[in-house]
Parts: sequence; C-alpha cells; structure tokens
Amino acid sequence: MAVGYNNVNVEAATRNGVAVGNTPGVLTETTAELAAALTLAAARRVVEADSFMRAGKYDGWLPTLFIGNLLKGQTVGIIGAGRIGSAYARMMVEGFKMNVVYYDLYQATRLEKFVTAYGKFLESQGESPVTWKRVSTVEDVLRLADVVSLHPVLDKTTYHLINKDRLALMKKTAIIVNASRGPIIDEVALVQHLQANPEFRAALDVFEDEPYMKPGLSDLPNAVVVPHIASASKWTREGMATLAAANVAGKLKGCPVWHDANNVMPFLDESSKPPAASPSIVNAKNLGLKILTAAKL
Ligand SMILES: NC(=O)c1ccc[n+]([C@@H]2O[C@H](COP(=O)([O-])OP(=O)(O)OC[C@H]3O[C@@H](n4cnc5c(N)ncnc54)[C@H](O)[C@@H]3O)[C@@H](O)[C@H]2O)c1
Ligand SMILES: O=C(O)[C@H](O)CO
Repeated sequence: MAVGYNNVNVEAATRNGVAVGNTPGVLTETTAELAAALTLAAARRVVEADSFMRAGKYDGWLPTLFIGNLLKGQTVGIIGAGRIGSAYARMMVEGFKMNVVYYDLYQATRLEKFVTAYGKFLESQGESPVTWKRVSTVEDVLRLADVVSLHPVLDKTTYHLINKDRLALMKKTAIIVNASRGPIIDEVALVQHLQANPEFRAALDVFEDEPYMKPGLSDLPNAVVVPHIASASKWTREGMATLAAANVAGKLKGCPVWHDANNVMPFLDESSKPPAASPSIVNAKNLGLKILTAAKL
C-alpha cells in the first residue's frame, strides 16, 4: 500500500497480466508536512536539544546554546517539484518566506504562479517579496540553496543523485532533507560529509538499505533520522487503505479504472456507495483495461 511503486517490477507484472494499483492523491500534503517538520528539526536542532534536556544537562539559559539557522529570507532548493515537492515548497514559502530555487525535468507552472502571487502580496504589505528560480542543473540548486529537499521519483536517473561530489558543492551550513526514496542519496558519502562538516545537517525519513542505516549515521548529532513516517497521518493512512481496497475490489468485480489518479476524493466519501471503478491501476493502459471518464462515474 503506497503511492511510490519503484519496488515493483511493473513490466513483469504487465507481461503476466497482473494489475498494479497504487494510492495517489492522499499522501501529498502529509508527506510535505513531514519534510517541513524535518527541515525545522534540523534547522533549529530540535532533536539534539531534546536529548540534552532529557539527559539532565540543562543548567541555565546560555546565549550560545544550540544555535541554529533562521529560515526566513533564505533559499529553499527543491529537486523534483512534482506533487510533494511543490506542496513542500509552498509551505516553506508561505510559512517562512523562503525564496525557491528548483530543478525538475518539467516546469512547475503552478508553483511559479503561487510564489509570484505571494511575492506580490508581501510587497503590497510593505514586506520584501519572495522569489522563484528554475535552474537547469542539480548543481545549481546545490550551490544556491540553504535548504535542499529531495522529492523526485527513484529511477536510474535519480539513483545516487546526491553523491560525494555534489555534497561538496553545498554550503557548509546547508541542510539536506530526504522524504522521497533512500537510494537517491549515496548514504555512505553523506555520512562522511556530515562527519567532516559538523555545521552541515541532514534530516532523513528514508534510507538506502531500509530498515538499516549506513554505519556511523546514528552516531551523528547533525543528522535527524525518522523511520519512513512521512505519510503517517491518520487521514492519509485511512485514505491509502481505502484506495488500496477499492483497487482490489474494482479489479475483482471487473470494473473499469478511474481516469484521474490525482483526483480520488469520490473514493473517500464514507457516506456514499463506493464508485464502481478501481481508483488507480498504474499499468491499466498496457493491460488494455477500460478507463472511465469523470462523467461516467
Ligand atoms: N517518504 C514517504 O513516505 C513518501 C510518501 C510518498 C511519496 N514518496 C516519494 O516522494 C517522491 C515524490 O512523490 P510525488 O508524489 O511528488 O511524485 P511526482 O511524480 O508528483 O513528482 C516527482 C517529480 O520528480 C521529477 N523528476 C523525475 N526525474 C527527475 C530527475 N532526474 N531530476 C529531477 N526531477 C525529476 C518529475 O518530473 C516529477 O515532477 C517519490 O519518490 C515518492 O516515491 C515518499
Ligand atoms: O510511496 C509511499 O506511499 C510511501 O513511501 C509509503 O507511505
């Protein structure tokens, strides 16, 4: 039960006539919120400070205790500005007035429009506007950003996208956040980078060899690590379960497949009869399954 299906061999499934369902449209905001939470935890050293407190080490306010990074006015870099990347970018823009630099294979038009409009609103209030910039390389994002959040799909173009050489391009006090897929970062290189650069921070929801971490990661105070919980809100998990069940039921009953995997709200309405369709079968076209239009539901 997941939106990401990089762990499934869809081609082999299709060859054998097996439908592959996923659960899109209900994870976006929840996952983006966890990426935002990780960003704040790393920027303000929340986990380190919590451990210090619980260990009974706090003996009075100090001007130098757990100095972190102010996000306001800084630049957030997005690699993969799809559903989750764009939702996270909007949160960081609206919540913390950060400027956006992003890299994606496609233009994130809605995100650009949002940042432009919000920038104009801030100006109308006498505040500095926020800005966006689309760059043509991953390297440009890494050089320019104070926080880099990774949101691409995992495929052969993004495997170890963040490696030793690219980490070296980042600012010494930057933060890297990953709530996408573990192998997008070369985790051994990241551990070495964190060891050599104590002011650099990482906040990770996903790991290269889940459920394990690469040696050394868990000892590093400049890393925040959580166990793949980005989609773990009650609303999202219920939505995922409903969509997964509806996929199975729709397939068993021979129903057609819903046409818009990003618009699955009709499947979540508990008070009405479930629609006679599978909400999201990713290999529907290649299997030759019938696909519904909105008007026919
Ligand atoms: N941690 C979690 O619990 C969790 C939950 C949901 C999704 N995810 C993962 O989050 C990621 C994003 O999910 P989404 O729903 O936003 O997907 P999406 O398809 O909406 O967005 C992915 C974006 O990545 C871009 N992209 C593809 N190849 C790229 C490349 N080489 N360089 C840069 N960008 C590239 C695509 O153009 C697209 O805009 C996926 O990896 C997904 O598996 C993780
Ligand atoms: O792809 C997904 O759905 C997640 O990684 C699990 O929530």
